[in-house]
Formats: sequence, structure tokens, C-alpha cells
Amino acid sequence: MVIKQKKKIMLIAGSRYTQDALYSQLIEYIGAEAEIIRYTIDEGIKPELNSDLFVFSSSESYKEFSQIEKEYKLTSYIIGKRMISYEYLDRVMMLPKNQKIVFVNDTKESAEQGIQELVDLGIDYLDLIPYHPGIIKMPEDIKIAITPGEIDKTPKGIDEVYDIGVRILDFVTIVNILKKLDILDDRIKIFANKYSNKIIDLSKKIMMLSEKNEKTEKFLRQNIVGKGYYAKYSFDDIKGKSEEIVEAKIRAEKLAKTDLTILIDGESGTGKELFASAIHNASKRNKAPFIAVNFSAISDELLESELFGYEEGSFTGAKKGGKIGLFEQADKGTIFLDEIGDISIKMQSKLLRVLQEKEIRRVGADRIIPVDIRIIAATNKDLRQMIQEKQFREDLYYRLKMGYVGLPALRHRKEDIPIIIESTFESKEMKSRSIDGRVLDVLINYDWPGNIRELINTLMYMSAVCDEKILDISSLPDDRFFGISSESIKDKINIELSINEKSALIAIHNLISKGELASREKIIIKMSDSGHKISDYQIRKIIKNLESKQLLGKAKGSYGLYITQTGKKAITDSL
Ligand SMILES: Nc1ncnc2c1ncn2[C@@H]1O[C@H](COP(=O)(O)OP(=O)(O)OP(=O)(O)O)[C@@H](O)[C@H]1O
Repeated sequence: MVIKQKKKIMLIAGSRYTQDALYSQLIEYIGAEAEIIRYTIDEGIKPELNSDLFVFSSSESYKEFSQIEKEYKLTSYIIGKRMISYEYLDRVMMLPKNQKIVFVNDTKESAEQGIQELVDLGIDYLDLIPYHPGIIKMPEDIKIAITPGEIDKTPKGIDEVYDIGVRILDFVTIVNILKKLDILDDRIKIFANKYSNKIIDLSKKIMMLSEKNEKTEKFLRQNIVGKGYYAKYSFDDIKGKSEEIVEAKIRAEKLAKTDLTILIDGESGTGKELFASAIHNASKRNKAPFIAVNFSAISDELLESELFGYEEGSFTGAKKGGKIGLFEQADKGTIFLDEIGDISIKMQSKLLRVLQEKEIRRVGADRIIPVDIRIIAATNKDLRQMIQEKQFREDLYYRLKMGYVGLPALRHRKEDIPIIIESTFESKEMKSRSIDGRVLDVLINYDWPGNIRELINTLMYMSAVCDEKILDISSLPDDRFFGISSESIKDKINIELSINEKSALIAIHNLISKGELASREKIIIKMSDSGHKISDYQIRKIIKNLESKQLLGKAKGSYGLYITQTGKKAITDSL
């Protein structure tokens, strides 16, 4: 028997810190095929010169090595290209928008490059200023720093440092290493998958985050924009033919003709603001303003002065001449109070007064001002439960609920999913896109906890990552995202499976969930491990059967087999 000798890689980095990070990365990808020897220039250890390949952490480490080992002629080597590691980005993603921050690295170029990488990843909402040790004067008002492992280079006066870890080898470098070692095979698909999954996870997080930012800012934007409060949507913009949505629309259209206060109840992303806007446009108030106020994340003081306005000199920082509040600005129009369940008991009492008396008093004023407004409130919280827990006033609840519209979750009206997809593709940015049947199957089977907003965001995401006109399975966010939810598991499916089919399905599932490619050879091995011995001919047949039962699919491109939602259900049912 011939025992294949492991190839030797000599990893050379400037410091131990960098070397540790790159070493773990190489072990993860090629630890089984190659022996990795480490060498750190800082420590001056003798390098093992008979290695098959030299991998340098950067062009600096290459230069230094060449100077130290002048005599040695490098035959096979790679100078690594590096990128920010996604693993530690969560913390910096949470930093508030427009925050001034220094990005610390060892040189001007690397600091600028680091900033560019963050921006390319979608973290473009921070005010990042490059910093490296050569800079003599640092802007004084900056208290936060981000650094890829160069904490010791952080300037004085910084209170918080976010270390996003050493920059790791990029995908192309890893591929080049595999090529040089002559081990570039099927694994490349798995690496590509791993990398793209990480990027997808990250962009999903960034997408959700920017949505959150947008929400808390919705309120503040009112002040910046000042004017131009208008309702964008009409009932025609509300898509869907399901009984639930049609009923909600009919009810809302009827309520629009009245002047009743309305409470819209529905999970996040079900279209509460869309409905409020449509109601306003269909009402006799449609020539007057429509002002939307989001109650989440606003302090009582700010809320009070924004809603009611204030008199000059009523508190420190109050503007000269006072300020007209949103209730007054919405006069003759509609005010939409979003996330009403988030306001304090104190603000609830003040709101109740407005509803009862139809008048307001500015902060610091004696004068009472009559207002003619219609209030539409929205909630995604169970207000009745909150009443029981004494967190919401019952009298306010009944005042708000004179007209009531309950919006169904998207998972309860799945027949609307294709309609919403179609209408989204009709929009300008998405023009001429479509999806293939299998993707539609996945989208219909998913539960959509973020409802229509999440569906639209997913379609936008898919069209951003896919260059093809028809969005295929490879453009979907990763599998975990579309995993089976508890709700959809409830309905058992009735598909008869032979013992071998069941075992193959489970084997494929286990391979994919480990990030491995489900090749026939691997499936046979896995099945045999669990006591089911089958031939190559048999596995071909089983795969065909599972495909025809729509439990298994073959992804376009190089991603191999995947398990459909029905397939996942079949596995769960059979356990
Ligand atoms: N029936 C629908 N047809 C088409 N688009 C819809 C529909 N319902 C919602 N949308 C779209 O989904 C997104 C979210 O809707 P909206 O902001 O009205 O939800 P919401 O219930 O107010 O969410 P939140 O509670 O998080 O504020 C918007 O882009 C909206 O245009």
C-alpha cells in the first residue's frame, strides 16, 4: 500500500498574533491534506526550508523573509491577500449611525483599505476616520476606535476599542494554495459555499439592522424634513387576493369614510403603515397632512415636546419662539401612531386627553389649542394582555379601537405570496426579474416571521446577489434561514418512503448540514455507516425517486443536491 505523504506548508507571518489566526484558518481548510509549519519573523525561529509551499501573510513579511534568508531561493510561494474576518463584526454593526470612529491599522493604506472593506460589506453608516501610528494629531472628540487586531496602536483619549480580529486570508488566496498543492477538487464548492454563507449571514444582519435604524429614525426625520407629510399609498397598492386581506381591505375602506379613531393590529411588516396611509388617502382628510410617528425608542420628554410642541423658554434647550407639535401640524389631517404599545403610562394619559377633548396644550403653556385630527394607531403587541398586566390603559384601548382592522400574518395567507412577488418584480429596480419554480416553492413554504417586509427584502437581496434574469436556488439566503419552522412542521406529509430512501435522505441532510457536498460516494459511505449498504446503481435510482417525489432537488451551478422543504418535513416526520 502506498502511503501518501502530506505536503508541507510553511506559514510565515510578521507577528504571533497574525500567525495564530492564519494558522487556524489553514488548519480548518487544509489541515487534513497538509502539514502546516509556522514561522514568525518577530521570533526569529529557523524556517524549515524544505517545505512544498511558502505562504506569506503579506508582502511585508515576504520582504522581511527575503532579507533574512538572502541565500535561499524560493521556488513555490504565495503572498496572501487578506480580508476582514466576518466573525467579529457583530459588535461594530451595532454602533449608532454617523458615529465618529477612528479605524486603526499599522499604515495609512491599510487603515484606508480596512474602511473600504467595511463599506463594501454594507457598514457604510459609520463616520470612519483612518488612523495609523504616524499621525501626530488626532481629532479630539473621537472616543471610539475599531481595529483589526492592532489594539496597541490605538491613540490616546479613546474610551472604547472594538477589535475585529486579525484580517484573514481571502478566498482567492485559499484557492491558490489548493491549486499549488494540487488538491483543488470538489472541496472548492464547499469552501465557496462556506464563504458565501458567511457573507449572506452578514448582509442579512446588516439589512435587518439598517431597517431598525430606519425605524428609530422615522420619528427624527419628521423634524429634519419638517414639511411634506403626505400619504404615499392607496388601497390599490395593497396586494393580495386571500380572503383575509380582502376582508381587511373592505373593512378599512369602509372605516376610511368615517372619522372614527382606528386601531390596526398586526405583526411587524404586515402592512400597518400601508393601510394607515391608504385609509388617509381614501378619507375626506386626504388634502391635509398624514404624519407618521413611531413610538419605539423615544424618551417621554422628546415625545411630549414633539407631539405637543412647546413654548419659548419652557425648558433648557427649547428653541426661541417655541415649537409647533405634530398634533398641531397634522391639523385637519391624520396622525399615525405606530407601535402604540411602546408608550409609557404617563404618555397614555396625555394621549387619552387628546382623544377625549380634541385639544392640546404645548409644554410650558397655559393656552389650550383645539385640534381637528384623526388618529390611527397601530400595534404588534397584544394590548389586551398588556391591560391585564396593567401596562396599557383600558379606557385608551377602547377609545383607540372604535374602528378596528386586524392584519393577517403572511404565513396565514400563503396564496398571496406569488402575487406579492410578482408585484415586487414589477417595480423599477427589479424590472424583468423572475424566479424559478423551486425558489417559489421554498418561498411559499417559509413562514415569514417578518411578513411582507421580509419577503420584499429577501427578493431585493436575491436580485442583488444574482446576475441572472431568473433568480435560482443559489441566490436564496442560506438554508438555516429557510429551515423548517415549528408551524410548518405541524402538517404531516403523506409520502411513502422505502427504508433506503429514508436513510439516503437523512444521509444527504447530514452531509449538507456539515457544509459538505452530497456526492453519491459520500452518501453511500454515510448510509453504510448507518447499516444500509447500497450500490452506485441503487443510489442513482434512489436520488431519481426522491427527486420525482420532490423531496430532493439538484441546484443549478455547482452546489449539488439540496433538500426541499417537503423533504425536510419528510425527515422530521420520519424521526
Ligand atoms: N399587502 C401588501 N402589498 C404590497 N406591499 C405590502 C403589503 N403589505 C405590506 N407591504 C409592504 O411591506 C413593507 C412593510 O409594510 P409596513 O411598513 O406598512 O408594515 P408595518 O406593519 O407597519 O410594520 P411595522 O410594524 O414593523 O412598522 C412596506 O414596504 C409595504 O409597502
